[in-house]
Amino acid sequence: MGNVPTTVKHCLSYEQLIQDYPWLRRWLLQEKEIVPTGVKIQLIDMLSGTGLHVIEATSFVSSKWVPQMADHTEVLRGIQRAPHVQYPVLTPNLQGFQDAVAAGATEVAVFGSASETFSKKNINCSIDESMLRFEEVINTAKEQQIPVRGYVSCALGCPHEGHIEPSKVAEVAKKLYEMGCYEISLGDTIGVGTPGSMFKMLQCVMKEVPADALAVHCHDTYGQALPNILTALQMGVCVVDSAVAGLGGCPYAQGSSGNVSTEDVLYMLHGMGIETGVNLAKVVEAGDFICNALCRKTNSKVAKARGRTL
Ligand SMILES: CC(C)(COP(=O)([O-])OP(=O)([O-])OC[C@H]1O[C@@H](n2cnc3c(N)ncnc32)[C@H](O)[C@@H]1OP(=O)([O-])[O-])[C@@H](O)C(=O)NCCC(=O)NCCSC(=O)C[C@@](C)(O)CC(=O)[O-]
Repeated sequence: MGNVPTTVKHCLSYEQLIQDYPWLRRWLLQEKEIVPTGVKIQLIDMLSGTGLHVIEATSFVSSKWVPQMADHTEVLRGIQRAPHVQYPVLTPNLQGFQDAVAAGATEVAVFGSASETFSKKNINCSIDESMLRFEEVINTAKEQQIPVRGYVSCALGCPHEGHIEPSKVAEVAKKLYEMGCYEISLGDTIGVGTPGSMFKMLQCVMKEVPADALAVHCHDTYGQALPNILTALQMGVCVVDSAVAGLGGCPYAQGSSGNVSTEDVLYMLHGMGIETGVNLAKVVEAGDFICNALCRKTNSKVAKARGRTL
């Protein structure tokens, strides 16, 4: 693994990292109580004012499968869209895509898996069937000039199948990329990855998909998210998904904790001398807001360590 790049060019790519990484949606999915629509909207509006550039706002999925996302249209229509901020949404199929566009979505994301079992549990179809559904979404999106991001879940392990071969992750990532996803986010859905497995998986995926089209999506179940992200940075990946206050997680990945917290990723990058243009204190403030609203404790160590200089 090379040294962490520090030249202006790489720093720019890190800024790209900062601009693209705060994926907000996920902290909602695992909340048992239905979070009021107004709270969701207020949080997104708070994050829109922090200097961040991408906030994944909601999911256009079946409300029977994920009741928490039933207010997707109200959320997307209710937020104050800030200039220079993207608000992508999840769409597992053409129905979701059409509903999302009707609600005003300007970017969508499809979400597949490198695990057959997880694919069935999460989106009720095989990996091959999901590719057919995603192809429909991507082709329709292309006609409407709507960018599509792709996720590969279970990239470092599956809650049902355990180890997942990096070659399988690479195969799914390649298919999504060749179909037209502009970026492929590789999800350590259950947070079991380590810098060693992250290195091996990225080495394999990068044979099929260029590093500048990759993102990493690290849950922090085993406390490995930040070292895994650092490993990815060292290998040229410049986009990282995270969640404010480290809340969230996939409801179909039992036992997985939330994503790495946006606050902790920011703190690490600032410590690496990377100018992000993001106001960490404002992100902490947004995390405080949502944790109070959910009566939850933050998972962010930075937020917990408050009182020292940020
Ligand atoms: C994908 C389906 C819908 C398939 O579910 P299905 O049952 O196979 O779909 P279906 O076509 O048989 O339709 C069943 C019902 O759902 C409706 N339906 C069909 N499509 C939609 C839609 N898009 N939006 C709203 N409703 C929809 C459809 O109209 C029908 O309604 P009914 O006739 O029963 O009243 C279901 O499995 C589903 O909604 N799954 C979503 C699960 C989910 O959101 N998981 C968490 C996402 S986060 C994640 O995956 C991990 C990630 C990305 O964060 C990264 C990581 O950590 O790895």
